[in-house]
Amino acid sequence: MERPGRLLLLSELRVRNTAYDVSLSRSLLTWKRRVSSPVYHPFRPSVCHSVSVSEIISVREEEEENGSRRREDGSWKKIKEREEKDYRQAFTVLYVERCRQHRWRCAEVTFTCSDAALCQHWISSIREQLAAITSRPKHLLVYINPYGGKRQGKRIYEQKVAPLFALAGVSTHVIVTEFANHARDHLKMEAELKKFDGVVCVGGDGMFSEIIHGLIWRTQIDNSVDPNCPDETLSTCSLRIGIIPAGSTDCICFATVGTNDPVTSALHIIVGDSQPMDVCSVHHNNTFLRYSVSLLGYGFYGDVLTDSERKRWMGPARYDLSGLKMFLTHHCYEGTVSYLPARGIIGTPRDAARCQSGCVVCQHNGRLHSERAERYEMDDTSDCESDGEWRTIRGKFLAINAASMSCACPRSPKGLSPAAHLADGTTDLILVRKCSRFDFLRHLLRHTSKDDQFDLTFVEVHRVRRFRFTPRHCQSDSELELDLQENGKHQIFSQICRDHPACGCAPAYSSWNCDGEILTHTAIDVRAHCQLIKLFARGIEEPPVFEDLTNPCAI
Ligand SMILES: CCCCCCCCCCCCC/C=C/[C@@H](O)[C@H](COP(=O)(O)O)NC(=O)CCCCCCCCCCCCCCC
Ligand SMILES: Nc1ncnc2c1ncn2[C@@H]1O[C@H](COP(=O)(O)OP(=O)(O)O)[C@@H](O)[C@H]1O
Ligand SMILES: [Ca+2]
Repeated sequence: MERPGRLLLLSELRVRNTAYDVSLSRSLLTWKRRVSSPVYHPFRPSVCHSVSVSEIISVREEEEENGSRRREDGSWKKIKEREEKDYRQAFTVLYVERCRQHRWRCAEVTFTCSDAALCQHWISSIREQLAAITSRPKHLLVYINPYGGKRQGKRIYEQKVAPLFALAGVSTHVIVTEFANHARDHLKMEAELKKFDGVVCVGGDGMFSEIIHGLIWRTQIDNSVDPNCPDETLSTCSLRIGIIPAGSTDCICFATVGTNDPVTSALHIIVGDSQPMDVCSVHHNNTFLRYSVSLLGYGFYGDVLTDSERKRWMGPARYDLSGLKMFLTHHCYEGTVSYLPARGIIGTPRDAARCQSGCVVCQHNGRLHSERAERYEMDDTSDCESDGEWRTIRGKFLAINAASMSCACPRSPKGLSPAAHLADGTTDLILVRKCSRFDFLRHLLRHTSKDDQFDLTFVEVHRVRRFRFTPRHCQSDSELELDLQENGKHQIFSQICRDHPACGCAPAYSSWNCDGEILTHTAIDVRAHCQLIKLFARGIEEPPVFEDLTNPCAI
């Protein structure tokens, strides 16, 4: 918490008929109980509270009528005789309160004052401070997918989110989608983006994917950037995106906020948080296919998604059933992965440290990335690939995954790549080679425990800027010839496997799961674009462990 700084106001006000010294600075609102007895009383509630001005949602003047004051729920409360004499004027401050597991709630405190002018002065001073926060959105464009997750999107928005936006004075234009890609196409072609300070997506990862496709595409066209060229430096999107979770996996919300809770997300939007995020572009033969921010998975996760689409009626449980089915099917896939390792950055996929709010790894690598981009622009003889060498791996894999962020979600609270960063310009390429069902289960189970899912002989992980994948059936004759020369024996075995599926690695074709959407091509070229979009989030906050010494109440 920030230091209080110069005080703008200091008055004696009352909270529930007890006298408090209340102060307001540019950064803090503090109320401290006036000490009548210096003796410590263990059963008395806390005597000093302080709230960061940046976390005040709004201030409300309390109405008074016939000796009664309106309560939050609209009912009227009789003002006590004692109170009535001097302390009839009141205002309520609504602010963010942190609860367990990264949840935020809207708390409130009502201050009563002895004179109307003082009360008005307090209200206008707090409102002035709030108005000075330029990062808060005033007008939002909201898209609701009524069919995401358990089909509760509309209800969640109307009951939990809209009332908070109204309290905070945020105006909205709400569109309930009528068909798949409605939101994407509206953003691409119709939406008057200049009118808004941000876009809100009510739904799951698939719906979020629609939003970023619309926004990124529109931004490139407006800036004359060709989205089909994989080597182009993409223009960053200026509008921030808020996610109100109402989907099946909701991993983008979970990994950027720390929880899947609509109220918490709404409050992060209201206070105007900003979290940059990497986006991977996916191309096939110089043709744009899709963008990805969470998981790009071929093999296991591709098959789980393909199978689960037929079970959409089951809701989020479809993934568990398809997961079990695909685990038992145990298909492996042959192909070639080549990648460009990320050089000069801080951090590796095996780090114990996690990407958190104000992450220094993201800040450092983000700076490095923009400095490099500037150098490349000045010297157009070099290209983005000249600072690293491509490495190639051929083999049989159960899964090939690229996680641009941790992909933490309720199913796996640490995610597919626990040390991945939201905004470092890289993606973690995870290769799970052919292994027994038992070993694959050990790997999967480690996503749900403290054990390291990469600490297994058949799993490797690389932090990369770019990678390509070609399934064996798409390899050219010369590549296949090279394979044969490199590993003749292996090829003979693979032929045997193909002829005898019972050996447990029947070759099959999988598809790519790209943030929950199935890609139409299997041979792909993927490139990470550093901090291309921004979310109304702040990354995961470290839970407070001990007393905050900078809190003025603690001094
Ligand atoms: C045995 C327990 C194993 C647990 C393994 C959990 C790993 C979970 C990693 C999840 C990464 C999620 C990445 C996000 C993907 C989403 O973009 C995307 C779309 O989300 P949306 O529907 O909200 O729009 N979601 C997905 O693709 C869903 C992936 C879910 C995979 C679940 C896999 C469950 C595996 C169960 C195996 C059971 C084996 C049991 C053997 C006795
Ligand atoms: N009105 C609609 N009707 C049908 N499908 C829609 C509609 N709006 C969005 N979609 C699509 O629904 C899919 C799933 O949405 P999502 O919100 O991610 O839910 P879930 O997490 O359950 O998959 C996405 O592919 C999205 O494009
Ligand atoms: Ca990243």
